Amino acid sequence: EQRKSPEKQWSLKDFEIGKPLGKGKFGRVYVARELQSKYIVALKLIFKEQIEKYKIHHQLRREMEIQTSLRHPNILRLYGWFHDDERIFLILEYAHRGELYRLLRKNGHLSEKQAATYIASLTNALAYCHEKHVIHRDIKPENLLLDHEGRLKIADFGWSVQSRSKRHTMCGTLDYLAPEMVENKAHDYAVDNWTLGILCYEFLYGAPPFEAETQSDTFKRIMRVDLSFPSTPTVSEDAKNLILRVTSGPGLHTKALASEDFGASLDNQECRSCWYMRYIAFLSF
Ligand SMILES: CC(=O)NC[C@@H]1CCN(c2c(Cl)cnc3[nH]c(-c4cn(C)nc4C)nc23)C1
Repeated sequence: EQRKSPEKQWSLKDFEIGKPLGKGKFGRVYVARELQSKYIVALKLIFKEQIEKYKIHHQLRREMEIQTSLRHPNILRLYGWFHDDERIFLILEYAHRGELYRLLRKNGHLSEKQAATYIASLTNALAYCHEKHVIHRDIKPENLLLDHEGRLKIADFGWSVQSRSKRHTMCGTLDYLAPEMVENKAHDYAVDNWTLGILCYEFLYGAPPFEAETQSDTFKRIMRVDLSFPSTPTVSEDAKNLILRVTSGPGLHTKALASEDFGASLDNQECRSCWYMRYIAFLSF
């Protein structure tokens, strides 16, 4: 795309707004075309009154700083932003094939090859985030989009906008949270690793492993890591192994890993976690 000089002041008149893509508590997302370059983007609007009401200035600023600074093929780009009297506009990369969630619901579950491809992309993106000391903490299928080539894009760093494809189970779900998150303990990079295991399970079986009627049952199942594999669809031992290794308690895992060869040379948590992620990526092929 045409590279805008960073001091370019964008405004609504630079864009032609298309159909709405999603809406949520804080605002809406539209397809838009930048008039000069004809470049298609996703324009996310957040109402200033909502920011006041929910007191989320700092979170919004942090999310924008993070997403602007991250450059990775599997992370949705935030190209820039602008505001008018009542709204803030985020100029985001447009993912042409929409939400991975819809593909998953349409097909029921993914093939191992497809699941491995997405898990490897996710792992590389998260390892990149961890190297930049960013923990996403909110990886779930509705935050995963697909570009025109079907390549996975992690969207929405902490800024949930419900898309038009209404999801009934996901909003506020515990399903993807690691034990220390559901216990609201201090957590580190390992929580994103845990989520990879949950997503791998969901890609292969079509539903997350700890799904339950009530949130408190899900909470209990997560804390007990009460994970079992249905007999169908048929899933390889390697894939089950990967899921078990990644969800057998993050802390425990990182220690177990540290005893292995490439753990020994690493001294701090971030590095070990990055290697761990690449290790997962290697395993998931
Ligand atoms: C993570 C997140 O915020 N997801 C929901 C928001 C609504 C659409 N958002 C998009 C964002 Cl932020 C970027 N690209 C998108 N592409 C789509 C989309 C494309 N199709 C064919 N259908 C859809 C839907 N949506 C987006 C984000």
